[in-house]
Order: sequence, then structure tokens, then C-alpha cells
Amino acid sequence: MSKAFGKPNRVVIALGGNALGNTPEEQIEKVRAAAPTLLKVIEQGNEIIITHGNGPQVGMIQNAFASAHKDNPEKIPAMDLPECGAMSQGYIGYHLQQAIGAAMHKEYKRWHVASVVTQIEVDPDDDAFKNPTKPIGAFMTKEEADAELVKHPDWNIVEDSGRGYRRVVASPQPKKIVEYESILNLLDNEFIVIACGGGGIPVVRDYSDKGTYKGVAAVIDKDMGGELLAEDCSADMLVLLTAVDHVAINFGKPDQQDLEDITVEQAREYVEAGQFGKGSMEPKVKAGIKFAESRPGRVCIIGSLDKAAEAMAGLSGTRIHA
Ligand SMILES: Nc1ncnc2c1ncn2[C@@H]1O[C@H](COP(=O)(O)OP(=O)(O)O)[C@@H](O)[C@H]1O
Ligand SMILES: NC(=O)OP(=O)(O)O
Repeated sequence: MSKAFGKPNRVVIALGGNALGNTPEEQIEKVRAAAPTLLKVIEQGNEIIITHGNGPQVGMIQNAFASAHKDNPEKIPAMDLPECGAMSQGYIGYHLQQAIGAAMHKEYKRWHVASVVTQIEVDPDDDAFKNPTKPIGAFMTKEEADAELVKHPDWNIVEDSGRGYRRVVASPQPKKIVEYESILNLLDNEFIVIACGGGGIPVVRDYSDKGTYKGVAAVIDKDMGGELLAEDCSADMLVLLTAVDHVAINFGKPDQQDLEDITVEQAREYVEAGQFGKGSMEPKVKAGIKFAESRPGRVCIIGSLDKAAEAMAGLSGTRIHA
């Protein structure tokens, strides 16, 4: 499956949590539709590593436990965010494995795809713990949001890119992928690896017990987690797939302008001008800048999951390069 001559390009492909639908059925449909495109990228001589978001899913899992716990506190525990993040990696990784494995088996009679439950170390003193920005769970109307705030006075809820209101949680910067050696090992053995789902489960070192980590209540941005994964795996390209075809300036306004090709300097100017939704498009552009600057020749593409093949071929999406 790899190129006959020369080293294949390594591509990290990130699938946005909001682009994966809201139910198991929708998610299965979305990942099944994406699987042939992902395999085509391999046929073109690339190695792929997959990561995915979990914003809607991690919120859904935590809410489900919270309401079951309220109804039956003796038997059903409330569930903390890191455990919910781990469950979301299993839930989404499972569907991705099924979809990619089936497409791979049809073509190549092999099933070399595996998800790695991945922890990512964060700084316990990261300012993000004081300033929650990561939207999770379902979109709400203003009335629904107000009702949730009465039920959960400790929640923070914000408006998310004109799509409704969502709970936001802390989103610290990813520092170190704990399982990176397992990921590299699977890649060396020609597996398609699904890793750092939901940005990775955020953990901090537990210095009271050498070599151990403990989960923290946060959700890492998967664009930043995917960027770290791409650097750790020496990837050449980072592809961030979401629900819109392009990054835009004046997004949602009558003079919206879709961007096709921008330098890191232009991207940085647009970030400074506040052109991108916080916790939605801004982290993607910031991840793109970081990746494009990390080594000469590296490129980030941001485009839609539905047009993944076109984006990879340069016919859709926004390219960020040095
Ligand atoms: N300037 C912008 N250009 C394009 N999309 C934007 C912009 N600002 C905010 N958005 C919103 O960001 C969304 C992508 O972020 P998000 O839904 O968090 O991604 P994900 O698919 O990774 O879950 C788009 O669907 C769009 O609604
Ligand atoms: N963890 C994360 O970034 O999820 P989304 O892609 O759903 O925002």
C-alpha cells in the first residue's frame, strides 16, 4: 500500500466532532462516507494517521451520566470529564475502525486499523483552567441555556459562531503525548492509527507516585492535539476536516470571503483581527500556523469532511503555508 519508491508523505487527518453528526447512526454514516477518501489518500502514496474531535460527544456522554445519576444516585455514578473523554475515544474510534476496516478489507483483504486510547500531558497551571473556551455538548437556544444554568450554576455557557449556545470547559495546551511510542510502533507496522481523539485525554503528572498520571477536568482542542501528533510523527501535512468548505473572513456576514491559500503571516493577522470563532475556527487556524512554521515545506489544509478528497487535491479548502 505504500509507494514503490521513496518515502511516503505522512498526513495527519483530523475529523471534527461537529462534522460527525449527533447520533450513533449519523456518525456511522459520516465515517462510512469518509472511509473511501481516506483510503484514496493512501493509494496516492501517503501514510495517514487519524485523529478526531469529541466536543458534542463528550458533552452528550457526561450529560447522560448526570441525568441518570440524578434519577438513581445509588446505582449510577456521575462521570468526570477525563473518563467521558476516554469513552468518547472508544465510541468514535470504534466507528472509525469499523468503517475504515471494512473499506480496507474490501480492497486489500486486510484489517490494519487500530485506535489508541491516548492521554496527553497538560500543564496544571495552564491559564486555560481559569478561562474556559472549549464548547462541548449540544447547541442550545438562549432559553435552554438559561434553564441549564439554573440546574448547573457552576457551568459556563457561551454563544458559538452563530449556531446557538453551548457549555464551555477548560481547554489547556497539549504538551506531551503519553502513548506516542505505541503510536509510532503501529505506524512502523503499517497500521492506520487513530490517536489523540478529542484532543487526547488531559492528564497531569502525579509526582506523589512516580510514573503515574491523573486526569483533569478539561477537553483539549483536537486541532492542537492533532498538531502535536503531526509534529511527533514527523508528518508533512495536517488536514483539519470540519463542517465548512473554507476558512472565511467576515464569516456569516454579507461580505464573507472564503480563503483558499494564505501564508502564516496573513493567517496571524486575521487571528489578531478576531476573524475566527474562539473555540471553533480560531484553534484550527492557530494549529495550522504552528504546524506550517514547525518545519519548511509543511502545509495545513482546512476544509470540509464532505469534500475531503477535493481538499487534499487542492480543489477545495484553505491551505496555510509558510
Ligand atoms: N471565520 C470562520 N470561517 C469559517 N468558519 C468559521 C469561522 N468562524 C467560526 N466558524 C465556525 O467554525 C466551525 C468549525 O468549528 P467547529 O464546529 O468547532 O469544528 P469541528 O468540526 O472541529 O467540531 C464552522 O462550521 C463555522 O461554523
Ligand atoms: N476536542 C475537540 O476539539 O472537539 P471538536 O473537534 O468537536 O471541537
